[in-house]
Amino acid sequence: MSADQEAETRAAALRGGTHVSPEDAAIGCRNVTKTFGSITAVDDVDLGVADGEWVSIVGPNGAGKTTLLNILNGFYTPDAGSEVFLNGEEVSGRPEHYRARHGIGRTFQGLELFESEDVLENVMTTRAVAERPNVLSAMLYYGTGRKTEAENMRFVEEILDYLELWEHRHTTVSTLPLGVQRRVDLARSLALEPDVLLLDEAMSGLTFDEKYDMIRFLTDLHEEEGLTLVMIEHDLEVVTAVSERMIVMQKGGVIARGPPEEVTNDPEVARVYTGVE
Ligand SMILES: Nc1ncnc2c1ncn2[C@@H]1O[C@H](COP(=O)(O)OP(=O)(O)OP(=O)(O)O)[C@@H](O)[C@H]1O
Repeated sequence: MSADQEAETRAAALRGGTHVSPEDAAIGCRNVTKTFGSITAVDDVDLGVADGEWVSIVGPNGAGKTTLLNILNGFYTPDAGSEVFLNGEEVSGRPEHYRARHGIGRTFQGLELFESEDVLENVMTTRAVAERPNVLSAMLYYGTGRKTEAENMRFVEEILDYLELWEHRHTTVSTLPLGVQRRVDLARSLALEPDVLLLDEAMSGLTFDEKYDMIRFLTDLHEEEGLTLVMIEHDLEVVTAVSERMIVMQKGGVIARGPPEEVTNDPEVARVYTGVE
């Protein structure tokens, strides 16, 4: 095969389908489309993330990355004909709290924390959702001192220790630096003992040291706990360093997928990024 033919074969592979079928994936979707009025935010996307994999989703602003995560975790209902799978189960018709209790954890770009509460209360409230499927009843439940509260407390304390948040446990969240707040968000996502973590720009706005810490915690969770990670991230250096596979979105669709070194060297991907970031 000539060098040109080899390059063509490689380029075609990057534009192929999922490497695991969505039905067999830890998290996956098939033919997912989401329209908001006249805007097609996600356009016929297939995704398959294998158990224990670390996958990054990249793409310019407005490419549909966050919308796709919101569909995977059940926050948005996609258009008819779209299918979402979690550990082999079709969960398209299942609500967000069902998916949260069956293995999906999620962090938020905009940090949806209870800012006037302390770190421990924030994580305990999420933990209580395991028994009570909505946030309000979970908050009430947390206050009633039932038997399971001691067990939940022990579990939450372990998470805080793991993420080096122990010293901040009684600190009001709004007074903490962004890097620590993002770690509290991560702690909350771990409170329901997920198999799959969806991370929406978990390193956005962080200093170099804070980013380094976040990468260290995510790497430990991935390698030691075997968590499957799906991460939206703009920093291509971080993406290439940590993820096993990478997906590039543009205008709602997937334009390339594969190992990060191959995807980032692809001329079509380079073109999408030129002048965008
Ligand atoms: N709730 C909504 N209502 C209407 N339009 C929306 C909504 N959410 C997203 N969109 C639109 O869908 C498109 C995709 O947005 P989305 O936030 O998913 O992109 P993104 O790739 O995550 O961008 P960014 O990197 O800026 O976060 C955009 O045109 C956006 O304006």
